[in-house]
Amino acid sequence: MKPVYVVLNAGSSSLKFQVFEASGREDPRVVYRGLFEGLGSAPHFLVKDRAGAPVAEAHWGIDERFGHEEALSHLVKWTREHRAGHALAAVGHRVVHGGTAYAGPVLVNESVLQRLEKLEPLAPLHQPHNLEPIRILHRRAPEIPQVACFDTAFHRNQPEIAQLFALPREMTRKGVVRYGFHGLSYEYISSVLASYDPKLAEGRVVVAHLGNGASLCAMSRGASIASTMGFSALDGLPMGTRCGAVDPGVVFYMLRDMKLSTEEAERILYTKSGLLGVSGLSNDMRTLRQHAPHDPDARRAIDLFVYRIAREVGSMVSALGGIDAIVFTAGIGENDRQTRADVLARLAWAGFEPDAAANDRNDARITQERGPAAWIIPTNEELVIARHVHSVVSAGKRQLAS
Ligand SMILES: Nc1ncnc2c1ncn2[C@@H]1O[C@H](COP(=O)(O)OP(=O)(O)O)[C@@H](O)[C@H]1O
Ligand SMILES: CC(=O)OP(=O)(O)O
Ligand SMILES: [Mg+2]
Repeated sequence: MKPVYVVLNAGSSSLKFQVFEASGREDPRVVYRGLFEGLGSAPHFLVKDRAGAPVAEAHWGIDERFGHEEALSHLVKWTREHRAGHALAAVGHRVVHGGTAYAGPVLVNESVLQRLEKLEPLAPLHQPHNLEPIRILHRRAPEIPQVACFDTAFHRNQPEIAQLFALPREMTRKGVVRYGFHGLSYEYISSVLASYDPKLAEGRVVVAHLGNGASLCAMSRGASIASTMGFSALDGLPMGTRCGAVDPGVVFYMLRDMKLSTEEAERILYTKSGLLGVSGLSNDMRTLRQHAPHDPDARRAIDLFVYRIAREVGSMVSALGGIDAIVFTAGIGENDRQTRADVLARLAWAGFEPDAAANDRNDARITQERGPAAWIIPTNEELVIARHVHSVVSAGKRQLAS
């Protein structure tokens, strides 16, 4: 029986997973990779083997009740049917918020779980879905090591000033600071920069993680020095259903003048805003692209998304003191040519000279030789998690042996 790691990555609209063979000193080797996407709207399940050949697929049509919980049950059933020759050695989880306590991966136990549960209100679209499978497995099979890997960890070494809000010191001391998210994705990108161009790993790079959640990270020599996301996963860019940065005065207006409850206001900012809120149609860029030619609201939602990305890139460039490259990643960044083209057009001031044909072909490099470069780099949060699982589990074994 070959030992395998299962990695779970619950996003706001998706549940991604990969099964890895735990192999000695090399990177864990993928066996299956799959995802549920469109959770809460039109779910779709797809699994591929390591060669990229589809091995399972299912559609559910429009079903708002099919969410993360249903996806997890379906996945458990599927893995039971496909575990021949494999022994589960450990499970790795993406956990969006690690708060001030966790700046690196951690082996989960009861007290870790309790600490992480306290952070649920700071990431209501993610943290509960991240913790639920951990809790279930911890109850049913406590002997299986589980490793939590945090979206916030990669940003914890940012300069202090980048993490500060201009709030009273007592609040800062209580942990009301800018954490930043999508750190597992940024960590992956950082780990492969040199393989695209050695200069990237040494340079000033803005990474644009544009998925259903979206943020930018300013990377200097591969380390995060600033990010658009803050205390919660609401800040920064507009997203599929989240508002991104709004004047906090809007929240008081919602509560005091519109007389919304805290829960109603939270629901609007997390689940009714962003691309969905502005278009009144969908959080999915594919749907908006189809409607944009004849639907001005769909057009406006996309235009605002692009405008905000370009403006925030300006802020990241300022934090970096210049820019050598921009990297596009995640669902929209990897797949939506027009978003990339429109963002780059707005960044002409920084010297970007797009290569339209390369962008249309989804090539890795999508700019001319001159000026700063733009790259498309597919992210792989699950591989970063598998690497962490491997090192945490191996360190545990070494400790037991000594
Ligand atoms: N082929 C595509 N063209 C344009 N946009 C796409 C495409 N595929 C996915 N997307 C966009 O990517 C989003 C999902 O991104 P992803 O990074 O997988 O999300 P999550 O934040 O749930 O992890 C979808 O909601 C959609 O807007
Ligand atoms: C933190 C976050 O927004 O994650 P996702 O993009 O997976 O929703
Ligand atoms: Mg994601």
